Amino acid sequence: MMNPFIMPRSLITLRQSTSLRSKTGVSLFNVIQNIKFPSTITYKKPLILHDFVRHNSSGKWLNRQNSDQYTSQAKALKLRSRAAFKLLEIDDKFKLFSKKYPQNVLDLGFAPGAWSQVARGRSHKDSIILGVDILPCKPPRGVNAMQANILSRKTHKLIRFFFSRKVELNRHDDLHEEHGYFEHFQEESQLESQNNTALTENIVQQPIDLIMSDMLANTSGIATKDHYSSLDLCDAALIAACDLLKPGGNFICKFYTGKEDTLLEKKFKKVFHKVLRYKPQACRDESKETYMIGMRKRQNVDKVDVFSQ
Ligand SMILES: C[S@@+](CC[C@H](N)C(=O)[O-])C[C@H]1O[C@@H](n2cnc3c(N)ncnc32)[C@H](O)[C@@H]1O
Repeated sequence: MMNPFIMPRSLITLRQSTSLRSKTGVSLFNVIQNIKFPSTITYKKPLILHDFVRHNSSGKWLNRQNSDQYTSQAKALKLRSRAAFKLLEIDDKFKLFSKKYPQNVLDLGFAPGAWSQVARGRSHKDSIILGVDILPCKPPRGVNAMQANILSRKTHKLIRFFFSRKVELNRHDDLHEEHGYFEHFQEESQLESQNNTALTENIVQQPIDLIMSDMLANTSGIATKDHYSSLDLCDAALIAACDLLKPGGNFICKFYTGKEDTLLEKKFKKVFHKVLRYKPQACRDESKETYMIGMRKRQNVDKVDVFSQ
């Protein structure tokens, strides 16, 4: 009989860039060039004890041990947090990354950066990954980052501009320091409306292949409150999906379960052909977090319709 505590060795490839050049060296964006991917890391999947936990009186202790194993494996592999294993599981199941062609990936709530590391390692070497977080965080190698609030409309515009490669977002860092980076963005918008013929024609309207949102507001411990603040973040991420995701693109979105789950699912169904809920084993059993996966974005999504009940 197979020993339940010995998992077969599972291999993933994590590739690390060895060359990174930030155009300004300032924290807002790191523009990565000449990325090389030489190394392969093999890791042993953490032991999965969940089945055992359910039938054992010392379940809590075992569950904690289980969590610790994810944490220590993450440390050993230089992954920035145990959250990496959640995305690895999600990708094992839904195959969202591809090594065959470059993808544009948006990682919402990317700090401290474990999901971005996984995205970098599991996608094509020419994939572009942008992490957005309200907190300042130096992105992992091969990943671009923006410190911004996803609940702001301007952040959505800035993300579009980043991917459309219309502007070099980093070049006015003095301006950024003095006035905030949106000044720069407004300047570009004005310029665009003045010359809106050639300029706007080239804007990529829906440039992103995959949006991942692992965003989480500070939890209060009050289940209903946490549920609703989580849904606000989901809505903001879903708006980004409506606006920026290519038809056929995919979406991973964390949410705290509660009584409005069905409403969230309904919205997802208006945007995606296939919608599934999935709770990776790496999530703590006691946690209310789970993930909604939207597969294959529909053509011509009507945002107003998505958000009207
Ligand atoms: C659970 S952590 C994400 C972990 C990350 N996926 C990783 O693998 O390292 C949730 C993140 O969401 C970010 N967040 C919360 N509210 C946000 C908002 N309004 N805009 C952008 N990021 C937000 C938090 O700052 C936090 O870093």
